[in-house]
Amino acid sequence: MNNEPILQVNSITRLYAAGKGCQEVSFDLYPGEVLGIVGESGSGKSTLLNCLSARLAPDQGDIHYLTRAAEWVNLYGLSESRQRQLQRTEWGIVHQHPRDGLRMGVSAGANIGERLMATGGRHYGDLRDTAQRWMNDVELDIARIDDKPTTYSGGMQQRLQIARNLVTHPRLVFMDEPTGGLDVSVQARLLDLLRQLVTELNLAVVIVTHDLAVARLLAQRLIVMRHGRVVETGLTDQVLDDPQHAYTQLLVSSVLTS
Ligand SMILES: Nc1ncnc2c1ncn2[C@@H]1O[C@H](COP(=O)(O)OP(=O)(O)OP(=O)(O)O)[C@@H](O)[C@H]1O
Repeated sequence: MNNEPILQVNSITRLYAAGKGCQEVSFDLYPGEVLGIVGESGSGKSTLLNCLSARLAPDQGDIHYLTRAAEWVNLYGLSESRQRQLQRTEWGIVHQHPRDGLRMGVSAGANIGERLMATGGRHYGDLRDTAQRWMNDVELDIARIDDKPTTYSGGMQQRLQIARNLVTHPRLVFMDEPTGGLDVSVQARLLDLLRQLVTELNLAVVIVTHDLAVARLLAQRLIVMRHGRVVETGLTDQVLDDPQHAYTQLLVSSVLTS
């Protein structure tokens, strides 16, 4: 792992009401590291993720990001257009529901090619070749490149959303319950694929999940949230095998007994 972080999060707070949102969250994320944010429903995971990915301005605190050009930027000191540019080029955002991350009205190939165009790709043949390669990588049938995502199954849509995000070789990927709405067998294959891609591309990832099995499989480090606050943080195996905080113990034991 690299010595310099890619993301520095300092005391981020965004509250909708007392205990609702996220409060005073701080951590560093390193290149190639997968950080899991876990906690029960309503603990503030998505609020935090939205703040990290420049989609929701925090009330307090700041976030610094190291760009591809090796320049530290203060995320909420940037213009909205620069934030959007980072989202389109240097980052990926994988939503729980593929329809939130795909353009359902255009073909699968266009969904992938469009992201490449945002980073300067222009040649139609190249865009199509790359789209095909990525469909292949995420195990989608390239014969369906001209079909719209509406004709795909939920698992296929999620694979397409992943291809759309990764085609630009992002440095940092935010994932919100990426296997959430899928059947267990589809989930398992998708998790395998994600694990493989994260390693191959040396991605830094922040992944929100309420599923500790998903966290165990993908994340090296965990942040456990409750009522908007971080109650425990540490290496995934340590946190899940030897939880220190009573809430984490409950979270882990409720999985074991369910
Ligand atoms: N736009 C909003 N307006 C008011 N309250 C909100 C808003 N968004 C979230 N909240 C509240 O903030 C709290 C944290 O929500 P958040 O979605 O971040 O939790 P979560 O841990 O991601 O939950 P889930 O796993 O169910 O998505 C919840 O009590 C939620 O009802």
